Amino acid sequence: MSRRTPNPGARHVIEFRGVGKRFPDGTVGLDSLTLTAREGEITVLVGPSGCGKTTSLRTVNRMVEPTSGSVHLDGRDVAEGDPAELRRGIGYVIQQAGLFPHRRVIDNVATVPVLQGLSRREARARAAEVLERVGLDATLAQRWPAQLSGGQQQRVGVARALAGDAPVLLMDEPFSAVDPVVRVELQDELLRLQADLGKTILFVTHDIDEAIRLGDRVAVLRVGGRLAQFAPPDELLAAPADDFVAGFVGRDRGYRRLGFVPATALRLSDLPTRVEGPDGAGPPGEWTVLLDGDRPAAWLGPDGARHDLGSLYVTDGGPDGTAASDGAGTLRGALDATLSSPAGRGVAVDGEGRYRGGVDADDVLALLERDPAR
Ligand SMILES: Nc1ncnc2c1ncn2[C@@H]1O[C@H](COP(=O)(O)OP(=O)(O)OP(=O)(O)O)[C@@H](O)[C@H]1O
Repeated sequence: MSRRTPNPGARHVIEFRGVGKRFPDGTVGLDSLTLTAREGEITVLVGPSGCGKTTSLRTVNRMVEPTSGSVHLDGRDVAEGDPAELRRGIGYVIQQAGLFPHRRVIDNVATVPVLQGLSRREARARAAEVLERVGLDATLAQRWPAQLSGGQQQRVGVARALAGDAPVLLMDEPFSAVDPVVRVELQDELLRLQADLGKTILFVTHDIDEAIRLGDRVAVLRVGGRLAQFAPPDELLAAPADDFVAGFVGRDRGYRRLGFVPATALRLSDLPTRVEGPDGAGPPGEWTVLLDGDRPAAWLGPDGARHDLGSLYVTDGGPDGTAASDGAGTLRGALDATLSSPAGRGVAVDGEGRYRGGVDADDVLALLERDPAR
């Protein structure tokens, strides 16, 4: 996955300063949480059920008031001022979208612009723009929320949070109610939007894969509302602070971390290729890439039978500079291409899907040997 360049000098937009929350029944939801979310970054809060993720998020928009410490937004203590005004300046997306069931999609999205003082007409125009931005067809705008799929509802939820044009977004398990395929689509969409919009996002999930995929920085919390580690995802995978974090990030963390190791030194090899067409040529005798124009279409086995390409190694990002796919330009992508190919050699393409060359397992292994984090 190609990632945005971290900006160590970025402003601290959201700051938790020793935030604690003890509920009236004595339950400790948060125990002295200190962390910062930087401008233009996705900061993820992850951890097991009940560790205080939602509680921390809600202290930012004052749906929960801390019992100790303070939360600062743009340097101001959120406890000062009017909570309703505070919330209008913060986009908020929750699980199962939380749409108003009796408002059409367009009016759900227009809610905050109307509260911000736009006329209904202007607010609807703004809503239509944002719906398009999150990839929803204009024909869906007049539907009721119940007439949408779960994935579409989540997109509307994201659109509604973006419509107010707030620089800060709070997202609480926004994609957890949809199936895994749609979930990855929504994650991709968020990364694409974020590359464009550069919001400051605080994102809650219990799914470590989602955290690693989306987060510029990831805070792992443990039950009792205590921070176990706060680090960029590659650091979390390479050097978990303790056994709890190591257990939480999972047993295959070494492999997953390869998704953050650039394969810039990887040499692409030449593969035998043949252009698809009725040229009547016989079996090639060795594994050959069949090209459709300048794009790989299939492997031709030594006996001439067609085989699936396996996963392609994408050498760099997509045309808009965002991640073209998981593993683009990384050792994980290169290794996966070699392991999933029927030919034992992977096929490399550029961000536009054009054939670039082959990936040999030996070359990938040689780079793995040199990986400093091993
Ligand atoms: N209003 C409340 N009164 C008492 N305890 C509460 C209240 N709200 C949350 N808690 C408790 O605070 C702790 C943290 O809850 P929180 O919802 O923040 O966890 P979470 O990490 O978001 O969990 P999940 O992943 O299950 O949503 C839990 O033990 C929870 O039971």
